Amino acid sequence: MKFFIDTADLDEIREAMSWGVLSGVTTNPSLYARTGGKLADFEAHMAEICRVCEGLPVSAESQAKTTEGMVEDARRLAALAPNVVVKLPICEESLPATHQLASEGIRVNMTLVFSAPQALLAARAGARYVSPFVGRFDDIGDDGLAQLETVVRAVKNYSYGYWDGEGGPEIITASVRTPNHVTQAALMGADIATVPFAALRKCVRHPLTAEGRAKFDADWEKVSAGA
Ligand SMILES: O=P(O)(O)OC[C@H]1O[C@](O)(CO)[C@@H](O)[C@@H]1O
Repeated sequence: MKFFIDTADLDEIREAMSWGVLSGVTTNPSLYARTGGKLADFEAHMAEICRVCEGLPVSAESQAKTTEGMVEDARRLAALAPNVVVKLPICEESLPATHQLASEGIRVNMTLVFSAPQALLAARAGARYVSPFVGRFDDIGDDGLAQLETVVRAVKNYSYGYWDGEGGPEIITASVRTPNHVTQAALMGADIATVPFAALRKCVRHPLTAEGRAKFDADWEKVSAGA
């Protein structure tokens, strides 16, 4: 499984990049809003993320509401850097946009996916990435991981002909909240988990690791004292 970081915060991205584990970045309008960024600076901010993560896919979301607007936005965003992936929400307008963009070699990450039929349609339209959400199902008392499993199993049953050479369409496990979401997504064979920085740090840490380190440190102190 590959790890993407789910944030628009450049400090978080730089730190996670320094760990050497990242394969990409996803952002969305809420994550950009959280940085305090202004509309006028949005494209420059995305270009900067692309520069920091050179060569890794960086998803930047379009807020256009029509097919034509989405295609226009996507072409403009894709021109910012070669590693831009355009994020579009699954809807009637985004399917033809995705189909058109795939024919131009522009990669789409189809977001706000909550069902297998949505995911299958996204893949069929030519999405390079399909992003089923997990945590938001849990938030409403549903089982996000069970929902993810239906998407993974359904999508992986077929090939779609657009991004085969790159191993696409890849499934990005989105709306990840916990290390267990990552574990279960990996066991299901989801290609990618996009993880917020705080959850990524939780994936690094474990109470038994902390306890083990403290014990080793204490024993090493004794060894050093006797030296
Ligand atoms: O439920 P959350 O934590 O807001 O996550 C929303 C998800 O939406 C996305 O935009 C999906 O692509 C990701 O950035 C994020 O994983």
